[in-house]
Amino acid sequence: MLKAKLTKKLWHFNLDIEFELDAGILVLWGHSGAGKTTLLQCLAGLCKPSAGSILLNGRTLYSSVSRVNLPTRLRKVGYLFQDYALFPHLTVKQNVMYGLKNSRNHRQTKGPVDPLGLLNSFGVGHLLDRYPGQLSGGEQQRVALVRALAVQPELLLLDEPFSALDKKAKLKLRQELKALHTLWQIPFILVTHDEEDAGFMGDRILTLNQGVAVTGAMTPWSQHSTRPPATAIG
Ligand SMILES: Nc1ncnc2c1ncn2[C@@H]1O[C@H](COP(=O)(O)OP(=O)(O)OP(=O)(O)O)[C@@H](O)[C@H]1O
Repeated sequence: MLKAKLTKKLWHFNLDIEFELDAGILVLWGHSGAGKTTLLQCLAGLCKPSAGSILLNGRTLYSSVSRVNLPTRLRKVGYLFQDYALFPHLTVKQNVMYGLKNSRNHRQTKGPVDPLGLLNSFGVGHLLDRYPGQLSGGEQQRVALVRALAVQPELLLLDEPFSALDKKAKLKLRQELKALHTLWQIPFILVTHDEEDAGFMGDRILTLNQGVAVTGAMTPWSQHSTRPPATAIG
């Protein structure tokens, strides 16, 4: 369970949001500049909110009152970026192991996650010694996903993960992420501008408009009378 209540003040922009999320897939929707990436970055510890609190399964990741601000590597939050964000000078294996080395989780537990097994199950186990520049976009995104999963995240953030992929690679990754969600049962937050991706992936939707959640409560996707309005697409 994720509980977030936070504000983030930037130059001409204020994010002000409160929401709870169980183990479903939440689609984060809104115009370009609405604050979607800012919200994900606050959850992941890549930027610090101005005030508020973030709790993940009862652990405080951030609290302005008790002055807690866990670094990213201790948060157990996986982040999949639009542009993969792999280290170009490291091999596939080194990219995945880099995330693990930085994770406290790796030192503390011997969990069921085997990164090499994960690479195999996502069809990229044979690419261990290749560099990101020697991989297709779909392969790079799979490696980035394995890197995010290797630390056994309790929350997975997906920031437009399909937008750099061709249609075939996107459909395959979409299916795999759905299957992964069923298996792992952790909350996912998906940022997308694509109605079809949102409809396929999402259980619930949260629409941001200029930093504020305009829908109020989150609504199961199936209960939406209409698809998100075209004007909401950035
Ligand atoms: N470092 C920063 N300093 C000041 N303003 C920023 C900074 N980063 C983002 N912003 C502003 O915050 C607002 C929200 O940006 P954000 O990237 O979160 O939007 P978004 O909804 O993810 O947009 P997109 O769909 O285009 O990726 C924008 O107005 C942006 O210009």
